[in-house]
Amino acid sequence: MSLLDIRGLRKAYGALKVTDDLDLSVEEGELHAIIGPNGAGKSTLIAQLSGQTPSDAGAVRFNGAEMMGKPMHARVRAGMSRSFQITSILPGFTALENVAAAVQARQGSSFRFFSPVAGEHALNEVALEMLTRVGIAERAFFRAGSLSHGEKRQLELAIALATAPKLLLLDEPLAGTSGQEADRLVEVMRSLKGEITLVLIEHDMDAVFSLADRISVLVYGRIIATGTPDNVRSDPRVRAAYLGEETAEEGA
Ligand SMILES: Nc1ncnc2c1ncn2[C@@H]1O[C@H](COP(=O)(O)OP(=O)(O)OP(=O)(O)O)[C@@H](O)[C@H]1O
Repeated sequence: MSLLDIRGLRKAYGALKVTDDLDLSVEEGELHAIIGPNGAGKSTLIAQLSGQTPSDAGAVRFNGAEMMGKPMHARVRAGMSRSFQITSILPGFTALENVAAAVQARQGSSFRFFSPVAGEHALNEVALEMLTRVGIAERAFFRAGSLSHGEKRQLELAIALATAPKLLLLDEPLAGTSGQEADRLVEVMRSLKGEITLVLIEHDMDAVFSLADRISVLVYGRIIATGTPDNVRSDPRVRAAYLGEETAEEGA
């Protein structure tokens, strides 16, 4: 059984069918990238999966449970987290405090057995571990607002990890990052592979093709192909609909 199984998912804005009878399966432990032209419906799909945008129809089975109609917090509690394109950082608080707040939101009641000081210490320890995972432990005591754009993205990732997700939905994590920052984020994503199931929407094709176990191609609200990076690169439907020019240039 797939960790995430989407059947017949739909969302329309007036006459515009943004996701249109969309089927997709994501296997446990894989990094599954979703690519497609601008306006294909990628961000809408992520918003539907996270519960931010209500769906018109379809079924979303996650870890054996139906998620359709469930609010965002219920999906997060079930192990489905979303990061990026959502401003979740409190700029006046330190990086550590930002992550500690997310850890507490998840485990709140388990810390009530500690004294206030010991509880805070335990929380900070877990939060520091998350910051270490994403490579910004040395920024723990910096105000989040003072971090670089790339570091903020790493912090957002640490906040998402603090909810202990089984599945992490990443919506354009590399958008607006510079070369070195992007490289660092790619390595963080690579380090999460196998441990957390990842659904990645990203325009940076080098990153997608180097990271993904499987890629699905979304065009006009439908998945037209799913396969390994090599399969997808050579799929004539994908070349025609989307990658045509890029792959033709590569071959030239
Ligand atoms: N709230 C909304 N109301 C009306 N139309 C919307 C809304 N949200 C998205 N759309 C439209 O749905 C279509 C798909 O948008 P979406 O942002 O999901 O595409 P995308 O594949 O993520 O695009 P991009 O790669 O440019 O980010 C677009 O035509 C967009 O204008």
